[in-house]
Amino acid sequence: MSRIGLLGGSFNPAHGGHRAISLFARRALALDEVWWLVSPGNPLKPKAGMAPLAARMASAIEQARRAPIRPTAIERELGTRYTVDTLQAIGARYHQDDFIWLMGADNLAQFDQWKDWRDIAHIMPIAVIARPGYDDDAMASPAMAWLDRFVHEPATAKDWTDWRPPALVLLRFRPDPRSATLLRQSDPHWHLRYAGRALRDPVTHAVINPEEPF
Ligand SMILES: Nc1ncnc2c1ncn2[C@@H]1O[C@H](COP(=O)(O)OP(=O)(O)OP(=O)(O)O)[C@@H](O)[C@H]1O
Ligand SMILES: O=C(O)c1ccc[n+]([C@@H]2O[C@H](COP(=O)([O-])O)[C@@H](O)[C@H]2O)c1
Repeated sequence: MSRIGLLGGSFNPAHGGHRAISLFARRALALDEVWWLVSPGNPLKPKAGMAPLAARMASAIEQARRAPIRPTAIERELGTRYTVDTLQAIGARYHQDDFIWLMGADNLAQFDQWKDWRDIAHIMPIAVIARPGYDDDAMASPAMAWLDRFVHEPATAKDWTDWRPPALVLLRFRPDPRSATLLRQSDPHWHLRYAGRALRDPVTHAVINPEEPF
C-alpha cells in the first residue's frame, strides 16, 4: 500500500521545476513516490512542436534520477487521453494504493475546460502547487469557485488519505519560474539529444520505441 502523487504533463521537455515541485509535494504530503504521467498527447495542446513520446520520456527519466519519482507513459497502454479516464483506470489497476492528483496553478486556472473536471475531483484529492504568474488566475478561476468549499488547510496536508473527495489543498512552494516553454525557446532541438533511444517504462515496464508517433 503506497501513497502516490500523480503529476500529469507533456514534459516537452521535463525540467528541474518538475523535479523540485515533486520533491516538495512528496514532503508536504508524505508521499512514498511521485509518478510523472508523460502524456502521449494533451487533448488541449497542439501537436505542432510536441517532441516524440520517447524523447519526452527520456528527458523525464533523466530529470527523475536518484529521486523517488517514476516517469510513465501509462496512458499509452491504458488507451486514455483524458485525465478523468486515466485516473479511473489507474484506480482500478492499482486499487491497493492511495493516489493524489498534483498540478501547478496554471492547470487549475483552466481546469474547468478539462473533460468531466468535477468527476476528476470526485475520484481523488487534488494538490495544487503555486506557480509564478498563475496564482491570481487560478484563485479567480471557474474551477476554484466550485472547489473552494472543498479546500483543506495546508497544515493538514499529510492527512489527505483521510479526506473524502472532492478535496483540495493549495501548497505554497518557493516560486519556481522554470518552464518547458522557456527551455524550448533556448534549445528548440533538445529532443535530438535523445533521438534513436528505446527505453523501458519505469512503472509498466513496456518498451517505448523512438519512432513511436504521439
Ligand atoms: N515551475 C513550476 N511550478 C509549478 N508547477 C509547475 C512548474 N513547472 C511545471 N509545473 C506543473 O507540472 C505539470 C506538468 O507541466 P508541463 O509538462 O506542462 O510543463 P510546463 O513547464 O508547464 O510546460 P509548457 O511551458 O510547455 O506549458 C503541470 O501541472 C504544471 O502546472
Ligand atoms: O482531461 C482533460 O480534458 C485534460 C485537458 C488538458 C490537460 N490534461 C492533462 O493535464 C496534464 C498537464 O498537461 P500539460 O500538457 O499542460 O502539461 C496532463 O496530464 C494532461 O493530460 C487533461
